[in-house]
Amino acid sequence: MLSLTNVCLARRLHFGFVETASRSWCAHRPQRRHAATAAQSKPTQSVVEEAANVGAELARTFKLTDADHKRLRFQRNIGVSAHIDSGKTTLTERILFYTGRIGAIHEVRGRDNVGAKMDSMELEREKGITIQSAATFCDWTSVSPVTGEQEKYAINIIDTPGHVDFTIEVERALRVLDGAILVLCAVSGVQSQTITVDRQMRRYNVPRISFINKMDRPGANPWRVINQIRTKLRIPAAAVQVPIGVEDGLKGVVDLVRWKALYNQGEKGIDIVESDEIPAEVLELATQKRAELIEQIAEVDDEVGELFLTDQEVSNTQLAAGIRRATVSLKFSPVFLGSAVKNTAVQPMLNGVCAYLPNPSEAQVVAHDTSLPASAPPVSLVPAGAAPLVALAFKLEEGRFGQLTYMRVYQGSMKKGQLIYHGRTGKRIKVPRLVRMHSNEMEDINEIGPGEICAIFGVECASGDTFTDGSSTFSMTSMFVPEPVISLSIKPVGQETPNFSRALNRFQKEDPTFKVHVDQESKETIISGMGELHLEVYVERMRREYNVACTTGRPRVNFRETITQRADFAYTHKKQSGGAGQFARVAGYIEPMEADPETGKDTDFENVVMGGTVPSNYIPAVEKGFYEALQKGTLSGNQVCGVRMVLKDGGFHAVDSSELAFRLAAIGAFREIYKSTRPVILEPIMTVEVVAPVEFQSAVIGGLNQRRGTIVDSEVREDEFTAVAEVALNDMFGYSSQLRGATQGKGEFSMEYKTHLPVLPNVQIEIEEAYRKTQPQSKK
Ligand SMILES: Nc1nc2c(ncn2[C@@H]2O[C@H](COP(=O)(O)OP(=O)(O)OP(=O)(O)O)[C@@H](O)[C@H]2O)c(=O)[nH]1
Repeated sequence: MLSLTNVCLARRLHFGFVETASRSWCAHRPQRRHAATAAQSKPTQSVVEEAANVGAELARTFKLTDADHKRLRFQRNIGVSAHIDSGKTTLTERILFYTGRIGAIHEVRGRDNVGAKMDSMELEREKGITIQSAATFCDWTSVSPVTGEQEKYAINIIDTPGHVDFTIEVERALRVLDGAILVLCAVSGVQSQTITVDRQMRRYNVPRISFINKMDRPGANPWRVINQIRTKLRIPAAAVQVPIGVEDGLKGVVDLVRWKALYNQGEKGIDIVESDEIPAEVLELATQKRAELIEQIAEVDDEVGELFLTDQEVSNTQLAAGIRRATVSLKFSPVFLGSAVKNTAVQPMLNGVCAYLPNPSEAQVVAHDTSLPASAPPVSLVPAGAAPLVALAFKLEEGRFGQLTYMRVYQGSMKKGQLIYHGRTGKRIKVPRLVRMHSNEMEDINEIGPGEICAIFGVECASGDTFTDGSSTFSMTSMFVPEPVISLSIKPVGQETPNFSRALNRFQKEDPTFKVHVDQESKETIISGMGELHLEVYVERMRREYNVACTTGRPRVNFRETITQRADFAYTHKKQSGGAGQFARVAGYIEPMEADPETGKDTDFENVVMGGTVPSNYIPAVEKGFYEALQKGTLSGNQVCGVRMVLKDGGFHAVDSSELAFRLAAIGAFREIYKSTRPVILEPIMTVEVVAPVEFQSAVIGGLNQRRGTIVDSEVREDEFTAVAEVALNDMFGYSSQLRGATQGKGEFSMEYKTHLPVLPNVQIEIEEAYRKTQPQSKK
């Protein structure tokens, strides 16, 4: 597991800007795509220096003005992430209500049938789950724990789905956020999906505060949850509040930093009443927990550490400043408590967002200069309003008024009517309409500055694309996109209409974890995604939004293939009889490759040809052939992963060589030596977490064992237990009805992709045989 203190300098985004002769940020041209080469990890000294110069010049030219500082200081971009059903949407609904964004609170699956504001999709409201992350903007006047003054903040909140099938939405949100609220249930504590979102937050270095929700539930135990945060998530954490009253009697919290008792009063707890008097029944606990908080901060913050070691009093303002420094530098997570549904202690948590989470200028954002070799280290961007515009399209949505593109501006400003450039294609676009999103409603604005999030209309792009003002070009990489694990065939009922492919195209553009292809053998359209629910939601959206009812085949697991050892190749592709000839020779090796922990990329092509034995204009064709060969492994016809091809040598013919010949040579070389790499078939392994009443424990464990699951963790609480197991996805079909039967409908489970592992040898033989039978030569 990554250490939180090991904060890598490179922050979440990688851009690049094209260097012009004078570095005047003025040449507009499409981005140069870096070839994926292994050389990326080995920059030369001069490349390192060049990148450093670019960064230094950018910082020198565009200094933050007082106006920049003022705006950034009171800006927060935060996400709300958690395990499914922890209360993220309920919490966000309160935040919107208290910040005056909505006039009334509607519950998720509430009796009024309105549904929560952030669950704007009809399906979300019906199912009571969040499918798409929604962005919303609100203002909040917070009391600073450092100065005691009131300060007005502008906050962008992204409510993200908890269900693992929609994990890409969480990735997308974290990539553009500066801080997050990690919501935990006071009874269930750290759950499997909490660990997943924690991993995602680490991947993008997002500081977080924790909110232990559901403090009103019987069995709520925040201290056990804090312990789990420390041990299971390995983040130094301590409460910054203690609860006043327990379970049903929860009345408010003691703010351990400002040393005040806080109570919610008025309708829906709208007013926060502060008192200097700490109730007698919690005074001892509060004193002890404040001491614990200071001790924890002293371990991760030098200034508080110094006071602590020299036995000096740590003042409230020193403590607040220490918590802020430790949180922003990812060394600590302050823990807030409350109950969203009972409208208790949500506002103090919101004050914590303003007090302890970073503003956009504190998040280090880096860029790759694409005019330098791909190995060049990234360069820090400057969040100055006057700097050249850099904006990232992080989410697309087909709205009532056409395509809506969510953007985060990192540098410079964007105005309505301004011309912006699409980094990848170089296309020029006029910003027709600029809006701030409030779930599915919007507010027109004329300009947005660095650190802000907005949405624009009428822009053709894919999610992850970069936009500039034309004075520089940028390229973004490395959003972690997991490979789909499950597929099913889909067919419209009756005649196929253009809406069928229109819908599939749009869904693919919006969601990189949703893929569509036509199976060459069966000619069926196959959709692939992250789970049954993920695909079910798209099938349902086809019907509702595109009026295309579909039938689907049985869900199938996405197997993959990989190699286990290196093999050398030397292959000649030759066709010289009749017509134009073809000649290409390639030599080198293929070897196993581990996935990049940041991007998930696990295939690579490296060119180390010396002396032009393969002319440079044919290298991209060899690379293309290699990636084409990976599409279909010869064992089972599934995608091959975890492979690097290194091209060392080759040969060409002045007349007969062509791109086609080199592409076919790469495919031929790969197929010829594939068997000597001892390839294996991999299957997706899932982490399955089951929560059920204790009396069903043995039935649940028995059921998981029956499915060849390995129990990796279990915990028994007062009346319920949690079991965590690793089970092959192929063995999980029909589990929900089995669990329902075994627990009288009282058990719940969540499942998320963990890894791909080799199938058992006998299963491999079966899959290989079945595949061989479908191949043309074996049919003869
Ligand atoms: N007892 C109690 N229940 C709560 C609290 N907050 C939320 N809930 C309930 O927990 C359930 C899930 O709440 P949601 O807000 O939909 O949770 P979520 O995390 O947004 O769910 P997904 O988006 O589907 O992951 C709902 O039935 C809520 O009413 C709380 O503070 N106390």
